[in-house]
Amino acid sequence: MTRVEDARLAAELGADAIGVVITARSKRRVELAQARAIVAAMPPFVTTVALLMDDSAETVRAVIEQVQPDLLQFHGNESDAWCAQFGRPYLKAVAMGEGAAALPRLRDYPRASGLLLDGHGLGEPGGSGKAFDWSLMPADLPQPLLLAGGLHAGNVGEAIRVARPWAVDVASGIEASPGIKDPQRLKDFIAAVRAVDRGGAAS
Ligand SMILES: O=C(O)c1ccccc1N[C@@H]1O[C@H](COP(=O)(O)O)[C@@H](O)[C@H]1O
Repeated sequence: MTRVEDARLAAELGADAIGVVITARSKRRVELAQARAIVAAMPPFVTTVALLMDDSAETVRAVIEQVQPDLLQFHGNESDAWCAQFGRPYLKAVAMGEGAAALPRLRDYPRASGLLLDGHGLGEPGGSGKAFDWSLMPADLPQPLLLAGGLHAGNVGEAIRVARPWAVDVASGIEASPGIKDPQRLKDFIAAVRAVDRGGAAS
């Protein structure tokens, strides 16, 4: 999210979480003050996430202090120990672009609160709209697994049916342009997820 109004709409429609991108390696990057404004606008029980990618420990500390997100989400080559040093719950994104060869890396983050499997390649930033083979989603890991990469209203039901994730995460699939959410796409996406929750089309 780059705008308070988009984040509010997502919360009103029933999103469980919203994210702000801090890393400079993104076309969706927001300044810390704007990230704080978005996070502060969220009602209780909507989880706020700050996205980082190979940023400095100093930057992460500034995010914790100034943005005050509920969760950190790391997208780069950060190790489990590095992510855990801040004493905050964190999600680790794992690039699934290389397919099954990426699966061993999912075991490298025992301290992560959840793992986000994204469709991009190793070393590439996410938010690129690339999907991966959802059938690779493992069922034997201790943490919740989040599915990301190339999701949109037209495929998220099938993605959930195949991958059975704890949650789904979307960026470009609900946008009018990078960082600007399209209200109709957002509504359609959440409706498609809810249809699966109700045992609808994708069950
Ligand atoms: O969104 C970004 O710009 C971004 C930059 C660097 C790392 C990760 C990023 N986004 C994450 O990627 C997923 C999937 O994006 P998409 O739906 O395929 O466009 C997004 O939800 C973020 O978690």
